[in-house]
Amino acid sequence: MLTFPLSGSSSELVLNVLTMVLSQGKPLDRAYSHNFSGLKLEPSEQARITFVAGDILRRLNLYCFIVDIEQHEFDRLGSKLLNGWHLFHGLALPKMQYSLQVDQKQLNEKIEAAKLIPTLWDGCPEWLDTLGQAQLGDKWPAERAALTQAPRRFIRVNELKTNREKLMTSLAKEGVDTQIVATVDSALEVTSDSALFRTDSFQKGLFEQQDAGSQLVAAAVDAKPGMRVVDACAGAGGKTLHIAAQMQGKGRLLAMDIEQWKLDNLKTRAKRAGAHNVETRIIASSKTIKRLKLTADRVLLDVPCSGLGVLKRNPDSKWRDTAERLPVLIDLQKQIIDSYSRMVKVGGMLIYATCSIMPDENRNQVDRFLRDNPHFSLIEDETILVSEQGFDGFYLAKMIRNAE
Ligand SMILES: C[S@@+](CC[C@H](N)C(=O)[O-])C[C@H]1O[C@@H](n2cnc3c(N)ncnc32)[C@H](O)[C@@H]1O
Repeated sequence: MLTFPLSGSSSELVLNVLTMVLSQGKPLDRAYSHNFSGLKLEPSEQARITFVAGDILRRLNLYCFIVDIEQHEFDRLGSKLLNGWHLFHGLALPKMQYSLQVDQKQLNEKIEAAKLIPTLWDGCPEWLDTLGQAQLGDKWPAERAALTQAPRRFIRVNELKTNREKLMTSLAKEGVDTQIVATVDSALEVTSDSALFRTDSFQKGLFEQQDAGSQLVAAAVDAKPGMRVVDACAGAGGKTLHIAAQMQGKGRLLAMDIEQWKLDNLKTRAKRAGAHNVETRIIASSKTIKRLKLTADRVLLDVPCSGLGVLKRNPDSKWRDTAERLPVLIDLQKQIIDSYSRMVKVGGMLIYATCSIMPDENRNQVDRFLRDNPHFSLIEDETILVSEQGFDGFYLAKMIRNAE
């Protein structure tokens, strides 16, 4: 949270980032990299900018409501919204070159009115509220409220190179404060506004930035040295690298995806991490999967999903997405689990995971798979709810293949 207002130049940056997201439809991370590139921002100032932009997007409809503007008017009236944001949080107004003023009395009346509308107070678009209610029932209001919070920063210690205590010490020497996350063995929470990627510890591959919930997913794979493991939707390898550390560099770890650029990115990260047993393979057709039939001790399917568990981090997506995307994703997840589960050998484990908290993408998908594939049985599953541990929301299910 801010204790003093943004400077004029930081306010301009927030407005530029939000205009790219809201008026040009760009993803938030791309808007940040575009606007920050070439600037020598102090890490603490960059943290303040990302906090404000992120918070505005997490509760965009609320902030628009209290200053009486429509979302599509942001490129013209953004300065009014930013002024309203400062007043809402009890801060003085930022000194912007041109800005539209807000009537404090009207703003206070609007805030009182908004407090009576929970969905508005929690920055929730209507489609998402309807979906959340239908999927999670009584649990939804707590999740909806938790998704308004700023994401915490977590890193995963790379056990191929160091351990948590040593990493804490080296980071402290570089001015990065961290604390142990008691419930996740591999995780540290970063408690200072430091620029992590500029540290020597990062360049040496001692850690990766990874949410603690995501670390619980890779931990569930429980890969052992010498095993044959497939991470079939590996992307840029967040979980692959964690699995490589579990395997202590021994055995075969195959990282697959349909996007070559992600696998290229993964190779760079694997090199930095010293994860030498990672092999990448593009999925060019169903033959790529068929060739691996009944071969793997572990298959991780971290499938494409709605991302509704990670909205704290990616709040822009809830203003772009609609409920119509969900059935399409559920169908894709069904195709992936039905086809890719063939790679698991008898006695091997299939781990299905999403970064969603919605049962239709999670337990309902797994139940349907188990009904259609009786040679698999469920070991356990877990939904990591955003409101419970303060991590991002994830789901994971561990299944075993009992027969061909
Ligand atoms: C949730 S992301 C994976 C994130 C990654 N496991 C990590 O921890 O960083 C899902 C990935 O599935 C990939 N994907 C989409 N369709 C696929 C398919 N049919 N087969 C394999 N991967 C697919 C996407 O390119 C994306 O990288």
